[in-house]
Amino acid sequence: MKNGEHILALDQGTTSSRAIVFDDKLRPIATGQYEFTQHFPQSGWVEHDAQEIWSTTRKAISTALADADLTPRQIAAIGITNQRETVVVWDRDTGEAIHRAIVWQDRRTAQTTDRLRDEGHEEEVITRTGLLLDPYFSASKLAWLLDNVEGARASAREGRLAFGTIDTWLIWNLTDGKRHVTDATNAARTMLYNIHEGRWDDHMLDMWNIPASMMPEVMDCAAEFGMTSGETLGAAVPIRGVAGDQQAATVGQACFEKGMMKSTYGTGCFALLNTGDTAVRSQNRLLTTIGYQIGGKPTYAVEGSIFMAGAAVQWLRDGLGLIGSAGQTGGLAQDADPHQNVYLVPAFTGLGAPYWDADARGALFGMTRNTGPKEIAKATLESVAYQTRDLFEAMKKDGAATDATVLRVDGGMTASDWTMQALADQLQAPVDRPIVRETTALGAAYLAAMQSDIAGPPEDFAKSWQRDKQFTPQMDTETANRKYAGWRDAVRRTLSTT
Ligand SMILES: Nc1ncnc2c1ncn2[C@@H]1O[C@H](COP(=O)(O)OP(=O)(O)O)[C@@H](O)[C@H]1O
Ligand SMILES: O=P(O)(O)OC[C@H](O)CO
Repeated sequence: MKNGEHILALDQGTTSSRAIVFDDKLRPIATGQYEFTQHFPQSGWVEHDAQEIWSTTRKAISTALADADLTPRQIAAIGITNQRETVVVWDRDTGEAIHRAIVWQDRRTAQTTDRLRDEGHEEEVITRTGLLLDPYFSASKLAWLLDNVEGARASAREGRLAFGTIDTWLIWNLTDGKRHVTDATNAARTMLYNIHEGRWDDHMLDMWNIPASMMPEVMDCAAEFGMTSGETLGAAVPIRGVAGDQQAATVGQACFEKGMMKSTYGTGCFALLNTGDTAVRSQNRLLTTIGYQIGGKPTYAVEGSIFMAGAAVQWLRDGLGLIGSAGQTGGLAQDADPHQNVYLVPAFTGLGAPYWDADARGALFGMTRNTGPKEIAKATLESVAYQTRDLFEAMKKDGAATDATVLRVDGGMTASDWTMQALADQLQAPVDRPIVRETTALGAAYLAAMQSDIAGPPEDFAKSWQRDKQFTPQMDTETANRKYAGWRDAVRRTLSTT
């Protein structure tokens, strides 16, 4: 990158809004981060206040710039990455959201997606969008808002309402309502976008009864998304990179070649495997999605989405009070009785890939009188390894992953060496942890830097990826398989259909 240039990355996640300043070597030098309110109006419902998302983002920007001792004028470009699928609908005239945002975790539309599946609509959903009929994606949430907010359908028909995922909402606000745009990776998570034809899908819009006039323009991940206004940022700065957070992590991990795979361990876990210019249709309930789109050319990926990873560790801390901090789990697991086979299936909000069982609920199996906090901590960390193996096995069956696949990991939970070792043991494959673990923000920053011609092409960026540590399997295959068979049995007993 050119000397002295800075990029501002906005990482708008499920629990906090962050802004990170990167220097001319794409090193993070300053951060601002603010948590915001999680609203749970009913069991299974999760909402965010769109205005609070915007205000915490603004505060995070101010903090990061002050920390870096920079003014907005000294920022060459902005990259945005965001929690995906979450839906905001707002009035184009006032810029006000008509309802709180419905978050990706929200299951209120499960009956609708179940009904459509029963009526035989899943095949067309898979064929056109690469997704499955699950409440996780945006379409059913958007339809719910139009059906349940008074007057929304009429306003939508009259062209007065705009829909957006969080990237779109932030860009609308940053540009003072001048731009209504998104990128291909975020569009690919809505269930309204045809990932093969690269456009909003009329048939899907009809199926959900959504007027096309609500939809944003879809752009590449590295593109001219608009200029911030003096009002919002105090200077005109171009927004030049946008990707959903898991796709941005794929870019930040430099998984640019077919067969490369990353897995991000935060609240949940999301594994993406690059399948090049082929949209591989999974036969094993994985998703087909757009990994990134550069120069008008989509690069596809298969994705496995797990809803509970680090969140299960949070449950040990906040729900059970077994630990004071997440970092204690590794030591406990290390000291656990090796002869006990305790399994935790963390289906607290149902199970994601490859089971997609919204009604499954969590369970602990195999406890004895000797089972204590150590064994439960171990089972919690191991559940992350087993769930990743579920995805890995599905990817292998689909022919997307092979025995030679190396997994690149990132996210808060990768701080746990114990978990990373358990992961390598279960996958019977190497696990690579990079030095820079802020890969989501890094991916967005790189896209903006590339579009600004201040960073080189992906091949150059890939050379800068540096490994911190490689974890290689220490467990023999037979033991790993025996333990995994126990996990499969535990999952089977947890599914709502058994
Ligand atoms: N040393 C650790 N061992 C186990 N889990 C950890 C450790 N450090 C952090 N975590 C877990 O990682 C998660 C935080 O990761 P992060 O990437 O910040 O998540 P998100 O972006 O989804 O909020 C938390 O759920 C926490 O429980
Ligand atoms: O905000 P995160 O990091 O929990 O990521 C959420 C995912 O994008 C949901 O698909």
